[in-house]
Amino acid sequence: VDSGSDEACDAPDVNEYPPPPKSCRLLLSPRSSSSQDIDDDGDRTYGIYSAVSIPKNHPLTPLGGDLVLHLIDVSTSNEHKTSAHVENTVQLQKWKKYGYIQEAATSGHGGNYEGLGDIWTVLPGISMLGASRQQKQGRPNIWASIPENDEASHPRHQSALAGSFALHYNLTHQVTIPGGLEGGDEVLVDRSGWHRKRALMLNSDDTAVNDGSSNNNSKDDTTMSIDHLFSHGTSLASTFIPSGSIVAPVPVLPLPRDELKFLRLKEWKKVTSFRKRLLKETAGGKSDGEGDVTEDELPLPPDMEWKQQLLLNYCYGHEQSSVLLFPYGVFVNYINHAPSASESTDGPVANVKLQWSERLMNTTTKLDVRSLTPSQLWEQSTPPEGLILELVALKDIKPDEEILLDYGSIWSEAWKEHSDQYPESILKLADDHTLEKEYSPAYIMDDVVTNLRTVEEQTQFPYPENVFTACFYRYDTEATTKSDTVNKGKTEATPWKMSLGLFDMTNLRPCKVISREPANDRFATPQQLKQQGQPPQGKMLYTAIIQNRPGLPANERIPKGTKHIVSGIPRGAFRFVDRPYASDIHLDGAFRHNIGVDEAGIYPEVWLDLKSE
Ligand SMILES: C[S@@+](CC[C@H](N)C(=O)[O-])C[C@H]1O[C@@H](n2cnc3c(N)ncnc32)[C@H](O)[C@@H]1O
Repeated sequence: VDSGSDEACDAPDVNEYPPPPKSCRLLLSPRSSSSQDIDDDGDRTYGIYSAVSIPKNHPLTPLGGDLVLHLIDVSTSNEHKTSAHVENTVQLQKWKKYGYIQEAATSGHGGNYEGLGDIWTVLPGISMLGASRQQKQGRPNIWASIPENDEASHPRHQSALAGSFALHYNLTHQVTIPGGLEGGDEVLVDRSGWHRKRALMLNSDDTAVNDGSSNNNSKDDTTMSIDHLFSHGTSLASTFIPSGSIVAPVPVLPLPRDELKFLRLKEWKKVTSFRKRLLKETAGGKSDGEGDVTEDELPLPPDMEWKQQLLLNYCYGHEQSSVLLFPYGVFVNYINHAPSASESTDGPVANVKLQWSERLMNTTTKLDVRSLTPSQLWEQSTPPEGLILELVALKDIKPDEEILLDYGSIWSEAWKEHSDQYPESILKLADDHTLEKEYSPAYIMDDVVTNLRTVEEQTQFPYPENVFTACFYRYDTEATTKSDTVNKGKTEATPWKMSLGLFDMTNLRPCKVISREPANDRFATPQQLKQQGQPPQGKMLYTAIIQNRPGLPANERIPKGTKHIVSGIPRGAFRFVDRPYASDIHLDGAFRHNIGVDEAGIYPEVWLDLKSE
């Protein structure tokens, strides 16, 4: 990532792999082997290093943050699902085990209401690339904000693009370490929830929380000399980019195409019973078990089709291969398609191409997984980290010029077919998403509804069906015994309190607003309110029944049968949330297609397992 200076980088020769331009802010570089045991959920061979000093509270990437993708109803246990489905997420589970993806319910980046099953969050860029440092060894030195959420001016009624791109984006990371990062320091991400745990501890009476400034936070094993970084690393983007130079490294994780096929939790239940019935019928009369089919070999019920996770649209793929490659370099997932300059076009043309980064791949002694067949790839015990592509400029790219990649002819045809069919393609919606029904995204409701309606008012003036109200609130079983909580039988009442870390998405719970009161004495003058430190007239406070959200730890769960009422909640602590399966990414007609790299010549022959002879 560039420091923001307009200084032109020297035009390098791609084959000689010159060092990155000195204006670079962040570099991706092989880590020293001594620092590779930091991350106990899987070490990282490569790390992100700061090339400059970045003060505390400053963003790592001043131009913005990365996007956030959610995997919907990922099956991980037999609790509600078939064993076949479990087998189908083996690689994704490996990604999760090694800290490449996180559970939405606990990661604090939202998305946990997108489905009714397990939702996993994919955070490409800094969050996936960086090594993580666990609390016992020190502290992470960055912290991620809550991402922004909108449909990028492509509402479902108007655009063929609706539902085909991430609705959450701009997840930015800020430096949290006292004194800031110095040039050569490694960026250590917070995969263990260190910052969240700390906020919780500060919120309780425990004031003796070590802020990390004096604990075992030695930088020795993670800091590298700037000279070493510039000779071994690759910058994570640039401003003026001369033709032939490396625009950005693109680490990729391989994934079998099948793992992005999914069904909603409810649909899975139907499939399970349908398949069980089929299995009984086909097994009838057989005694030796030979030739028996397993459940996952059986078809879906006739009226059902596989859905594809949105992640597919962000993966590189080849029509003749079951291997998908998910790029997780900083900002690379934002790169849009444009045709190659050779195709006659009036519009913008592709200005970058993909190639393997022999420079970074050669620095590790690890097995080059490009020589493995897809099934050998999936047998690896860890997700292969050392696969790194790079984007190379096909022409001089000026500051502010959009970086564009040719997604290939197969993608272009698929997109043309989809957009030509629009709006029929989008109109082919699930029953609960028909356009006749009113749909208003949650983030718009948050913008336009100043005063929330009570449950009673909603019977007359309901909100659109796609949303519900939620509130940032921390419930602790202990809190119910505290003096400010009125406990009448099974009804508890307590005032709302602001606390450090409260606005973390993990604290967002469904709630029902039961009353609304002016925050102030309506006869007080503005001066009196100012003197008393009260909010201006017109502000409302709410009383609401707080509910549990799925996935809460036992100590945060309101016991069954207990009505937990909270008063004095400001409007700012409420959010409208899209109901499960309501946001655009769930539209049945939304475009799904991997980025085609068929013509880029990067897939080794051994991966082309779907090639017809
Ligand atoms: C890797 S993403 C690109 C980033 C995406 N625009 C975003 O903001 O998240 C690929 C998706 O972007 C959209 N896209 C990119 N280039 C496009 C183009 N030239 N025409 C139409 N859609 C495009 C499609 O939805 C595609 O599935």
